[in-house]
Amino acid sequence: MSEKRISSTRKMTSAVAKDRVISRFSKAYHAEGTLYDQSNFSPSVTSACEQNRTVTVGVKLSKAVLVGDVAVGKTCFVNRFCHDIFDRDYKATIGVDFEVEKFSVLGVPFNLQIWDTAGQERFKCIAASYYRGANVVIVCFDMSNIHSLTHVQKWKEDACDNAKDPIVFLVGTKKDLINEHTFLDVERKAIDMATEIQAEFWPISSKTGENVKELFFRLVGLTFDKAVLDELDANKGPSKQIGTISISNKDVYEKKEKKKCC
Ligand SMILES: Nc1nc2c(ncn2[C@@H]2O[C@H](COP(=O)(O)OP(=O)(O)OP(=O)(O)O)[C@@H](O)[C@H]2O)c(=O)[nH]1
Repeated sequence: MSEKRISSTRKMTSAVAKDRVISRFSKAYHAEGTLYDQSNFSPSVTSACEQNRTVTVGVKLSKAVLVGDVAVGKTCFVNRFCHDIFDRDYKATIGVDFEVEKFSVLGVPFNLQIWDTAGQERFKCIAASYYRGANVVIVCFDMSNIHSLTHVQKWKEDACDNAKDPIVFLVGTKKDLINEHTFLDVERKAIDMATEIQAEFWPISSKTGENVKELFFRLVGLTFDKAVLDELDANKGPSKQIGTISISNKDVYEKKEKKKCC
């Protein structure tokens, strides 16, 4: 087993890529396997963003944390979405790995921090220190190893302890490795588990890319919607500026390189 490199040479580009523009998001994968019944932006959010387009708009930021057993496929999931690559060789994450993806959501700049934590027990303390303030918790299990599903409750509890009322996803990885019959069985168990831990279930394959983009777009849509609603509520009116960092409609948010800590 080799270990993932501690730093990456990947640079963030300043412009938002065309395929990172979100004006609507998909519904949940399965109506039973979710507690978020929303399938589009709230009208008040759409209208607030519409108004903001002509005035000063700030960058919004959300933090997503991935947790789950060792080798369930967390890094491959992030790499498929962020770089559209898949690596067959296992390289253990050391501590935590970090990505920033830039979006334009309803015309508002939005950055998603993605914290990919190590599943190995020896890194648990380090990884856990990065759970703080998470807006989204993504608990992963391996659909070709049902044993990993039995640990998701503990992962969710640990991650949510220090998070901020997060949106929780339960992600079943490696869908390409199981046949249809096994999939239906695992799907049923995962939906029950999602109900129990109050999460939204998605089956994915990082190898084929199945559901990866749809899931991330929904995640961004839901967390953006929630953040703007919270902000509108705090500002008590839709006429206030949207954004946690005030800048003059300029994409000057600090670019971050992928980092690893150990
Ligand atoms: N066939 C298949 N293999 C996968 C998939 N996702 C991950 N893998 C493989 O599973 C192994 C572990 O993947 P990682 O993404 O490194 O797992 P991880 O959860 O990040 O592991 P830790 O960093 O140790 O916690 C690698 O050999 C991957 O190639 C998938 O969707 N399909």
